[in-house]
Amino acid sequence: MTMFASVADFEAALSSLPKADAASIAEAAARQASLTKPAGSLGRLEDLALFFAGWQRTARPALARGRVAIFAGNHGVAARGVSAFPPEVTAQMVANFRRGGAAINALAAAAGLELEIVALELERPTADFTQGPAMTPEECLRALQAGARAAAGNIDLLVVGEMGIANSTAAAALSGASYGGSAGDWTGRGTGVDDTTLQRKIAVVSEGIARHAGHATSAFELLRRLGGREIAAIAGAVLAARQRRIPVMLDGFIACSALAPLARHAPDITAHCLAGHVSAEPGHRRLLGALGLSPLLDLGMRLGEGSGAAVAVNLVRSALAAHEGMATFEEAMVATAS
Ligand SMILES: Cc1cc2ncn([C@H]3O[C@H](COP(=O)(O)O)[C@@H](O)[C@H]3O)c2cc1C
Ligand SMILES: O=C(O)c1cccnc1
Repeated sequence: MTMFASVADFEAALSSLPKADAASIAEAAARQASLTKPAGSLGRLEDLALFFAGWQRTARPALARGRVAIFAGNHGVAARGVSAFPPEVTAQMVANFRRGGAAINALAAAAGLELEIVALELERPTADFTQGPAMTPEECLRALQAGARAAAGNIDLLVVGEMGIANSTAAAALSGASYGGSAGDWTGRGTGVDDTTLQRKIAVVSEGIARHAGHATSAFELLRRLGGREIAAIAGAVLAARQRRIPVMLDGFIACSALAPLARHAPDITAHCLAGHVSAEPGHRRLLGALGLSPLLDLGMRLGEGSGAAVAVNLVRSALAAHEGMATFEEAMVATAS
């Protein structure tokens, strides 16, 4: 069955979000309380173990199979000169991902993750959103469906990444249209644009938000008007993963921007999501705040591709290893707190 065959399908999925299993969380918390350490001493590693317990519905969660899905799309707004790089780089980087030469290839391997590369109609950039909607409803649905397909299969964790020259412009517009604030609040240097280009980029983001204000009332309309194919695919992947209770590790500003329109209407969409890191793109910290997510890492990364999220998966592995492998006070014959 195709997920997101229609807009109504997408909206139905967004309005019926499965919850984590409270009984498994309680059971996992009881196990943590019995392990040979002062209560709470593993800090957020303990939270991570409970998070996985709730979504896997077991007190002893495991990460046997994790996948990075990296979505690539091209953007009409690139023609406005908002990136430091030309749009051909999107397809060139997809070829690099396939050959194994990109940062995400190395980082996914280091974190023990499989990598799926999904190139979305690269030869047909979206429309420039300052002129009209970036995508037709059909184009946006196709991207959502591609995202859902990448979340299929027997996986324990989905890491979402993106590649698309000029997509930090789309991410800023989508975030601003979803949460308000000025274009300058959401717009950063992306691949490293100079001061003149940054000013132009802010103007373009502002134009885009103004162009669609009043029309972009639903999550779907926001996504299709201001997003891009790879961004819509991430939204589809995250929503499809939720229906199957698969946890998601989010990456940087662009990956997280896919959730802005969804969370605006259904704030609980982030409940199965972890924020792998906070990127150096200034809008990301603001967006994580709006999404109610606290990043696991703050490494000054600003690459995308799922790179920061892949690094954070190593923390999940540590969290689950401690939760699974430690002895209890009773097993180890260690005295408990008095
Ligand atoms: C070689 C290269 C590899 C990348 N990998 C991710 N991005 C990142 O940069 C782009 C967003 O920045 P902007 O909006 O300024 O174009 C996206 O493709 C993002 O994934 C890359 C960018 C480049 C140049
Ligand atoms: O936050 C990110 O993921 C990011 C920032 C700049 C460029 N590409 C990605």
